[in-house]
Amino acid sequence: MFKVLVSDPISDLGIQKLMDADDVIVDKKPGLNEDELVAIIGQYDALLVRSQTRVTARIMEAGKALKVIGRAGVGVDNIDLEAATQRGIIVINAPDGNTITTCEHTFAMMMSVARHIPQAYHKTVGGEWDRKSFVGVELRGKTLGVLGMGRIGSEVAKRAKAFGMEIMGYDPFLTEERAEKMGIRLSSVDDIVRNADFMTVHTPLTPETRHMISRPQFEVMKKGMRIVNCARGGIIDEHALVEAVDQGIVAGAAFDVFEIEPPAADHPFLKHPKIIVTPHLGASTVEAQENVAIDVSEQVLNILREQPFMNAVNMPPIPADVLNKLQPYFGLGEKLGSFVSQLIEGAVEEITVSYAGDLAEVDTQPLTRYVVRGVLSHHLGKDQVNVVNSMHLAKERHVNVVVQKSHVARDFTNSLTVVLKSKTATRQVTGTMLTGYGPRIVQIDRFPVDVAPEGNLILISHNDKPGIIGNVGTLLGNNNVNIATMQVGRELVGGAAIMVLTVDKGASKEVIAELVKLPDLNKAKEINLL
Ligand SMILES: NC(=O)C1=CN([C@@H]2O[C@H](COP(=O)(O)OP(=O)(O)OC[C@H]3O[C@@H](n4cnc5c(N)ncnc54)[C@H](O)[C@@H]3O)[C@@H](O)[C@H]2O)C=CC1
Ligand SMILES: O=C(O)CCC(=O)C(=O)O
Repeated sequence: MFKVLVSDPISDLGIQKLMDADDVIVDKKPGLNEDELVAIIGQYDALLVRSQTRVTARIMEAGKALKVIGRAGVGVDNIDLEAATQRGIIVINAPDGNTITTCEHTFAMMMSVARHIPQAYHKTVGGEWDRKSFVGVELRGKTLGVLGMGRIGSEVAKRAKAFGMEIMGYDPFLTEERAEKMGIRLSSVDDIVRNADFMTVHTPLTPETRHMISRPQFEVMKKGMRIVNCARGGIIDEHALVEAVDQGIVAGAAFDVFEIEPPAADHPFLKHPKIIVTPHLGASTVEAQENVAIDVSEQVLNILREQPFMNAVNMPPIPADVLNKLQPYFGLGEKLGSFVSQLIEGAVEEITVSYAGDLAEVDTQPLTRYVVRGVLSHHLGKDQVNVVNSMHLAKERHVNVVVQKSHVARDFTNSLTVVLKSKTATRQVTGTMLTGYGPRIVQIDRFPVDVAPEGNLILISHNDKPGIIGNVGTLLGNNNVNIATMQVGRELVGGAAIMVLTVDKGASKEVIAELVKLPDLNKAKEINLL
């Protein structure tokens, strides 16, 4: 008999399948704290949560029989994925079940902010009949900027068209063809900020999306924009937003999510007349809660019964013989994917992974999944992409994955090359495991190098002229950026060259912009492989 603990309020209808199963006992105990969970988790094979329960490493450590954690929803930021993976606990989510509900909440918020519904309601029930203060705007004919064109963003764009809105969309995986098919204008963040009348964000919260809308964006923003966030707190800088509303740049904002939830009682959004809020209600409909609970219950049952399952967000077991051969390359593969995804410009359309030498002799599928994870996680977030779902996510985003093998490696006993293609560019990087040195990047595009794939790197392309290295060193030194290692690669003396620097701490955008102004320096890019 399997025992399943449900530790958050989850729809009864949704978990009916589990409750009806002859081989399962379900205990519903919502609201337990960490200590209480640690005390009882040892007797359970599965744990079902929504977003309230924080599933910590301590809880997993005590969950000796725990095989699966099911998250009835999308974001798994309340579960320590690393700890789950280390303990071989499968984490599954329900990525599709609340898409429409959250999209509809986005419209509820957009229309409320356009027509001042909450503010007008308050006055009316307070006995005031005030029709002058609440003149709104129509959605028809307005431009909506959508940042993040995944499941929810795409549904928002579809429905906004029915309101007669023009749609500008940005997503690192959105190609010109797909945008055209969807009838939206593929745009940059800057385009959207300068031109949209309404803007809504639908990205995960990643290091790249944190504060993607902040002071620099508000400074150039179209005056009178209305902004909605039903994704994750922190994508829009809350303090900068309040300033922008007070300065009249932003006409109104509607937030379902906060950087810290619940927000403190003195949070500036809570008393601002032009900012409306809901307490993370995006997924809170009867239908969505049933859908996500049904999806997650089905997968939990499959896992307990050792049947095929979907939507795992962490690592599945890999056969021991394959694991032994490939394990040393997993980290390298993921880093190479991440490295080249930070170089490419434009939406990635194809990932080619080429294995040469010894590596070509084994089943490299698990390793390819790591490479694809590295490529995708830079934009989708590390907690969303793992080796179970990386190939599926690539397919979903129309990114073609090609694998090539050659039993002969030119300069090394084995090597791994990752090539990314977008409409406008092709970039590649090759890595190997050097005996005694570990993982190394040995080629970037056509330039041979020898770089450890770790930490903060700066990649510079320049002309092979005397004095460049000194200029770069001086500029970084003056800005307190300490260079740990430096590698220069060139094809021909005096021709095009690249320089790869490992720096102790990341250089600011301003420092990178200063580097590009140096004579004979063509491009500089910061690459984060932490
Ligand atoms: N308020 C609520 O209750 C709910 C919130 N959510 C949140 O909504 C967000 C979107 O969810 P889904 O659409 O299901 O996820 P998704 O994974 O289908 O879509 C996210 C999209 O954001 C894109 N993206 C990543 N970095 C970007 C960047 N820098 N600029 C622009 N786009 C970028 C990705 O390429 C991806 O296409 C997630 O944060 C999720 O946790 C989801 C459900 C309910
Ligand atoms: O369970 C909830 O209500 C939170 C939903 C959410 O934010 C998500 O699925 O990412």
